[in-house]
Amino acid sequence: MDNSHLLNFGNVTKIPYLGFIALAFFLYRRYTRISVAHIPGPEPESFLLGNLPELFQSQAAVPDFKWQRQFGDIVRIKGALGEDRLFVSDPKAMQYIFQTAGYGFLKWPERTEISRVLMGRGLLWADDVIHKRQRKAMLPGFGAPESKAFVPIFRKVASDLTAHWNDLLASSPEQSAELNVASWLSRATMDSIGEAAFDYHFGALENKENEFMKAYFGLMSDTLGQPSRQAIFMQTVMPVWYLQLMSKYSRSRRMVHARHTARLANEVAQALIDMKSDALLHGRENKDIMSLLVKANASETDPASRLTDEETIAQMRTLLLAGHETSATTLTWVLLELARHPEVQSKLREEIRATERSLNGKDFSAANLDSMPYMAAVLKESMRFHPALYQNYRLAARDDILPLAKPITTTNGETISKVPIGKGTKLVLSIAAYNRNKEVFGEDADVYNPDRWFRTSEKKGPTLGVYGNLLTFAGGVRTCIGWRFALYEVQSLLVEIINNFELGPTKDLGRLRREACLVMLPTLEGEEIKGENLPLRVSIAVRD
Ligand code: HEM
Repeated sequence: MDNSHLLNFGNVTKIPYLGFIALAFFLYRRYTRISVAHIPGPEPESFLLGNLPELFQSQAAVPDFKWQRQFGDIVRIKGALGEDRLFVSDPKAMQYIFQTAGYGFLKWPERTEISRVLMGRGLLWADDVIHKRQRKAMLPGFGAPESKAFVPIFRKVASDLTAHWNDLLASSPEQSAELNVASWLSRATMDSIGEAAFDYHFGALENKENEFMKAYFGLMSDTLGQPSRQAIFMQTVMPVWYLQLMSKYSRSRRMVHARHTARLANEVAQALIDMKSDALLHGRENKDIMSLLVKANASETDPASRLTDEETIAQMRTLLLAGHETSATTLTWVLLELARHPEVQSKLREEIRATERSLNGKDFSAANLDSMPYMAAVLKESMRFHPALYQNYRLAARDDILPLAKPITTTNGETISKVPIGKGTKLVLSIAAYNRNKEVFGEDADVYNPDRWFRTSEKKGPTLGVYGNLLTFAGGVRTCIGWRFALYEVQSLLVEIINNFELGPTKDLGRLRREACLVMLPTLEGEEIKGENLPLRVSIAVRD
């Protein structure tokens, strides 16, 4: 094909006109869109970057609580180049976005690009009809019976962890040591997801130097933690194809780490899928999540509903990351609160030991885990206070109207209980701020107190999440698919740890950071690059 016409002088002179038309179109879209400029909000730090540096460079949820305190549950913040965005924690607006509107709010393209790089085109990347199809294919592995059936696997991993800690303490003075519990939990949940989701033994607890574990450890903080202003700007204003080019060719440390992990994960996922397809062919039934997926996919009669090979691999990578880092992080924050609140820790230990005595030597089953009210209260309170995923990012797929639980006064002095928004408006949904809403969780929502879950008088607000009316597992069509799996996994580990060990604070906790890298990871000031770190004093828990 002759492309010389593209270079001729006549076309070059047209470039300024094309640029002008593009700019005019951009401005037309910007200024004819329904405006949210009258919603009160913080001053932007600059026209170029708006409030984005504070949003993305602060520790997790710090701006969320500040803006919620200053402006309430719906706040106008500025994106790049003067763009208006909304920061939302209002319960009714959240209910509308997560549940009522279905796929009316899609993910930000620049954030789905991050998901694609880390996990491929799987559930966390997909939107709308593709998401619906993928989710249907994935669901068979995540029902209540399937999740309950994994409890023996989780308990085995928990007892492996205990054995490792017992060995370490046996050789420590006074049988007590300072351990980075975040690292141990990350390895334990990697082993759990390996066995339950893939019937595969990663051996992460046995061997920290395991190549796979080395690639995953610190992946989130290294690739997403503390982004530079330049990175924030480029990610916000550049088109997705540019971000795709960067993720493919950039030689930055972050991208090299992400690509290395992706390559390893692809290889392992492909090998596992081959094994599972072979097992299916030879009539061998496995109950792990991927075997259920491969089986359901093979028996899907409508080819348009099937997952492609690329999508199946992406689901495995999604489960690896979404299913391991979130559970580990959640449990890490639970242990921090127990170390800070010895009275809560003792009460929980009493409940666990009373349940254990009633089992006459048998191990905890799913039903036993479900039967401990104080355990449930500690988990709900910890997940309310420290949601592992503290924000979600959505954009309006059409012009829409957000209903509010609490009316607000606009900068024009008008009181409104509905906010019209234009198609394309970007929203930051603050799970962390919603979880501290005083109307829903009580006047003392800023205080860690598991006993709140035994109060009967509290107003609960609109029905939202799947667990305790929290948004920690998100909600609606994008509710965390692994929420039951996660609860049994976290409880299995928590029972074992608190039954056997006493946890206390260390002086390094003074340097603790909540690293904002999609997940809210604990790191230490000055050592962020080393990855997750929660140093706690671990001792043998005395038995009567
Ligand atoms: C306590 C631990 C966990 C928390 C706090 C958590 C939280 C969340 C949240 C907030 C979302 C919505 C994200 C979004 O839409 O951008 C999500 C989605 C997801 N989670 Fe979890 N998760 C946890 C554990 C797990 C586990 C153990 C698995 C798998 C075994 C898992 C797999 C997924 C998947 C595949 C999605 C995407 C669902 C979809 O878009 O349809 N998660 N999770």
